Amino acid sequence: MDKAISRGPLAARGFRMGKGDQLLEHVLIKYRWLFVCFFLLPASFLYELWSYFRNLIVFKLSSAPGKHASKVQKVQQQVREWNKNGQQGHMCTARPGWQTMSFRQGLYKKSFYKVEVNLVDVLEIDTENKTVRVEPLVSMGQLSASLAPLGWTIPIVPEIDDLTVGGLILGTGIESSSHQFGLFQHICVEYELVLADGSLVTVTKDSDPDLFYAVPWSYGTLGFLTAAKIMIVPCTKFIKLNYKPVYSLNDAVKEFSEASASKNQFVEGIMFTLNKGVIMTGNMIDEPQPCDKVNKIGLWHKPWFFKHVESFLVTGKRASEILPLRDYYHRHTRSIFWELQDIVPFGNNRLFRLCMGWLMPPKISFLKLTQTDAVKRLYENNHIIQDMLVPITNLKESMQMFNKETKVYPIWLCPFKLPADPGMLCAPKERMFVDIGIYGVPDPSVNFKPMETTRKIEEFVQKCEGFQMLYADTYTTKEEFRRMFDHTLYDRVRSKLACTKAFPEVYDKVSRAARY
Ligand SMILES: Cc1cc2nc3c(=O)[nH]c(=O)nc-3n(C[C@H](O)[C@H](O)[C@H](O)COP(=O)(O)OP(=O)(O)OC[C@H]3O[C@@H](n4cnc5c(N)ncnc54)[C@H](O)[C@@H]3O)c2cc1C
Ligand SMILES: NC(=O)C1=CN([C@@H]2O[C@H](COP(=O)(O)OP(=O)(O)OC[C@H]3O[C@@H](n4cnc5c(N)ncnc54)[C@H](OP(=O)(O)O)[C@@H]3O)[C@@H](O)[C@H]2O)C=CC1
Ligand SMILES: CC(C)=CCC[C@@H](C)[C@H]1CC[C@@]2(C)C3=C(CC[C@]12C)[C@@]1(C)CC[C@H](O)C(C)(C)[C@@H]1CC3
Repeated sequence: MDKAISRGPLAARGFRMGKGDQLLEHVLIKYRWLFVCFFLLPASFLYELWSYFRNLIVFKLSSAPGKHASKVQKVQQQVREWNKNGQQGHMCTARPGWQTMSFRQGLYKKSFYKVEVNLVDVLEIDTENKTVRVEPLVSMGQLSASLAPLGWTIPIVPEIDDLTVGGLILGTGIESSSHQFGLFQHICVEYELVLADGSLVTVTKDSDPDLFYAVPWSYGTLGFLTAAKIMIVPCTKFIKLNYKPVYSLNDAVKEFSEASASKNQFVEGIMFTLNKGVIMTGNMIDEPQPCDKVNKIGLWHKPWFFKHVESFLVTGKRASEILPLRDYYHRHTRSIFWELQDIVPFGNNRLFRLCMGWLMPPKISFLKLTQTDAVKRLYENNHIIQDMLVPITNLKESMQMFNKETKVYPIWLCPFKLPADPGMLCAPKERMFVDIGIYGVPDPSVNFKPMETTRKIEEFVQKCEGFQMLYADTYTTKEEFRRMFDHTLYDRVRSKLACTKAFPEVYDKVSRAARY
C-alpha cells in the first residue's frame, strides 16, 4: 500500500482529479495515521472502557437474564407493528452498517423497516450441560473474557474481538479449531427467533430440523435472532504452539493437509510468498513447565503476531512456545490480521508499540465510520478482501490461481470440517475444506481489476465446488449464487414462514449491487 500511495494511487488508476482533489487525497491517505492515532485510538479506548464497565456491572448484578424476555417482547412488538401497518417494505435489523465487520454497508439499511434488536448480554453459563446462552450482539472479545476465567470456552472463537454471535451464525464464522468443530453454526445447539408474524420460536435440530439448518448463512432473512445456545468446552490457561516453516508450495500443502487431519486442537497457516510460509499447530496445556518460555503475545509492546510468525522463516527451524490462551485466541486482533500496516505503517515499530501500543487497535467500526470517499475508492480499486472456502484437495491449485490473479501476501490458511448437514452448504458427505483468506494489495504485475479478478476467482471456486464468504464482495449473478449455495431447504422454509414480504433473499442483501 505504501508504494501505491506514493504513486498517487487514485490518479494512477485513471480517476480524473483536479489539483485540489489530489492534495486532499494525498493528505487523507498518506496521513490517515494522524487521524487514527490522535482521534480514533483514544475514542476506541474510551469506548472499550465504557463497554467493559457496563458489561461488568450487568454481570455482577445478574440483571441480563431477567431483562431478556422484555427485550424480546420489544422485538416482537416492532414486527407486529410492521404487520399491522400493512407489511410495507422489507425488514432488517437497525444495527447501522458501519458497525458491521465488512468493508461495505448494505444499501437496504437506508430503506428497509428497521427493527431494534438491542440484545448485548451473556445470559447463562450452564457448565452441567456444557452450553452458554447468549444474546446476538455479544462479541467474541466479551464472550472469551466471560468464559475463560471460569475455565470454559466456546470451541470456535473467531479472532476479531468485535465479531458478534448473531453475525457469525447468520453469516458464518471460522477459526483455527474448525478442522475439528466445523464452522460457527456447527457449535450452536439452539436458536431463539422472532419470525415474520411476530411469534417467538426456539428451535433445535430435533424440534424443527428444517428451520434449525436453514438459519446459518440466512443473513437475517428468515427472522430475527434473539438468543443462541452454544456448546462450551473446558479450557486451560495456556496453549503450546508449534511453528513449522515451509519453503515450497508442495511442502506447505503436505504439512498443512497432514496437520488438518491430525488430532491437534488448532491448525493455521500463513503463507508469506507462494513458496514460503509457516504452518502452526497448537494444543491446550495445563501449566507451563518451569523451563518453558511463555510468550504473552497479546501484551501491547509485543510484535504483531504475523510478524512474529514470519520471524521463524529466518531461523528455518521448527519451534514451539507457550502462549496464554486468550492471547492466542485474539492473536490477529492487534494488527487486524495484516490490514493495520496499511493504516498505521509504523504500528509495529518497537518505540511506537511501547508508547502507544496499549491504545491499539482502533475499532474497525470507528475506522469504517470515519473513512473518507478517497480512502474507500483507494481500497475498492487497489485492495482485495476475500475468503474462499475450497476442498482441501484443491489447496495447491487454488494457491497457484490466487497467486496468478492477485499475488497478495500474506495469505491466511485455516482448515475446516464441513459436515454433511442440510442447508446452504449442503454436501453429500463430510469433507475437509480450507479457508484461503486474501487481504491486501495485489502486486502491480498482475494487473488487478477488482471486478474481473474477483469474477475469475469466483468461477474457479465454483468449479472446485467451493464457497465464498459473504461479508466480502460477491460479483456472482443470482443464478451463479444459487448454484454455489444450495437453496432447496432455504426456499422451503421461506415459503413455510411467509418470509417473502418480510425479508429479501440472501442474494439481495449480500450481492455487490446491494452494498455501497
Ligand atoms: C468470570 C467473569 C464472568 C463474566 N461474565 C459476564 C457475563 O455473563 N456477561 C457479560 O456481559 N459480562 C461478563 N463479564 C464481564 C466481561 O468479561 C467484561 O466486562 C467485558 O466483556 C469486557 O470484555 P473485553 O474482552 O472487552 O475485556 P478485556 O478482557 O479487558 O479486554 C480488553 C480488550 O483487549 C482484548 N484482549 C483481551 N485479552 C487479549 C489478549 N490476550 N490478546 C489480545 N487482545 C486481548 C479484548 O478482546 C478486548 O478488546 C464477566 C467477567 C468475568 C471475569
Ligand atoms: N473469522 C471469521 O469467521 C470472520 C467472519 N467475518 C464475517 O463477519 C460477519 C459478522 O460480522 P458482524 O458485524 O458480527 O455481523 P453483521 O452485523 O455483519 O451481520 C451479518 C448478517 O447477519 C444478520 N444478523 C445479525 N444479527 C441478527 C439478528 N439478531 N437477527 C437477524 N439478523 C441478524 C445481519 O442482518 P441485517 O443486515 O438485517 O443487520 C447481516 O445480514 C459474518 O458474515 C462473518 O462471516 C469477518 C471476519 C472474520
Ligand atoms: C474469515 C476471516 C478470518 C476474515 C477476516 C476478515 C478481515 C481481514 C476483514 C473483516 C472486516 C474488514 C473487511 C475490514 C477492513 C480490512 C479487512 C477486514 C478486517 C478495513 C479495516 C480496511 C480499511 C477500510 O478503510 C475499512 C476501515 C473500511 C475496513 C473495515 C473492515
